[in-house]
Amino acid sequence: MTDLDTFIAGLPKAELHLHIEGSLEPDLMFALARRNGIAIPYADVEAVRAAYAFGNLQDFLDIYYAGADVLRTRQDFHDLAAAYFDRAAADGVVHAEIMFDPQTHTARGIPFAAVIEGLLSACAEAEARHGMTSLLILSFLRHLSEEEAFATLAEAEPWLDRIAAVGLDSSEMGHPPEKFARVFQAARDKGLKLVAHAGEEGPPAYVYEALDLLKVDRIDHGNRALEDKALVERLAREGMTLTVCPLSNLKLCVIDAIEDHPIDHMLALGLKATINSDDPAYFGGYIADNYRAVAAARGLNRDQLATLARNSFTGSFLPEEAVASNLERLAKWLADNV
Ligand code: HPA
Ligand SMILES: [Zn+2]
Repeated sequence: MTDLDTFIAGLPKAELHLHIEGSLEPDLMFALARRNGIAIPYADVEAVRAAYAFGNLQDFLDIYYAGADVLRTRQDFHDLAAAYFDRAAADGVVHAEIMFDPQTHTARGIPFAAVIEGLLSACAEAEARHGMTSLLILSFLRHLSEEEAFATLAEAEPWLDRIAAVGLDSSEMGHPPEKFARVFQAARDKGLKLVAHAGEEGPPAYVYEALDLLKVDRIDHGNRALEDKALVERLAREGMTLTVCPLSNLKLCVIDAIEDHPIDHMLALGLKATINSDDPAYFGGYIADNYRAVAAARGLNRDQLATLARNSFTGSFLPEEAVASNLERLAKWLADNV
């Protein structure tokens, strides 16, 4: 029998909640700053890491948007994503659905084309190097206006056949899903899948809005849904995937201690929870670190870990046949490794 760490790293899994800008490691931040001739307000990598102490989501977002300033060229976006794919492959990820925030870049004068072409070339390379499949999710910044979200969707038009879904991220409180109902409807009319961050800091009402007004296919986070019994029952009944991010929850003070993480309660309540890394460079770990952290803190067994991996495939936006072949691959791997 393999030890639990080896089991977790080898377990075939999909990552469904990953912000590519949040995978910018401090050493790459320095390398890109040097390459692009940009001054950054940190003396060294240790100073960057020391700055990553967050009291809430907004503390993190301020530092995360500042860090993204070193990303300027198509090559930078390629290198960022290539580094993520290498790390993810080592963690047993066979499929990744990657969010990117175009507005963080276009607002600084970076062409949309540079962002997406750099990411797409890294996606193709990940398939060739690691046999890893991937999809892109264009995420709107919810602190910006509906009009700006519509402009971003229009800018994405030439690449819509290479974008799987739209998402909604950034400052949750005060920016309810309702604000984006029309742009989500427009994205749905274009055949895109829909996801939204809801119930990370925001109340259960925001989760209801994501379901009823945005008509999302997945909820990103969803922790605060647990405060509402009827909502939990509905999410379970509808088989709604929740993309849960344990180390993010800890770093952003959604929970006080990893021992308090509700992942096993979510499974026991029949919720289709998955484990993801969110912004791994900022939150202290990639996807296998997230699995390991809750496995240790909550005493998860191999069946629970396998369920989480299974949920990651059935909750993905892959075509049915690809979901089926990933489930088969997982079943075979489990037969050899339990
Ligand atoms: O966890 C998050 N929440 C909201 N917005 C984000 N943008 C990157 N990560 C996050
Ligand atoms: Zn997120």
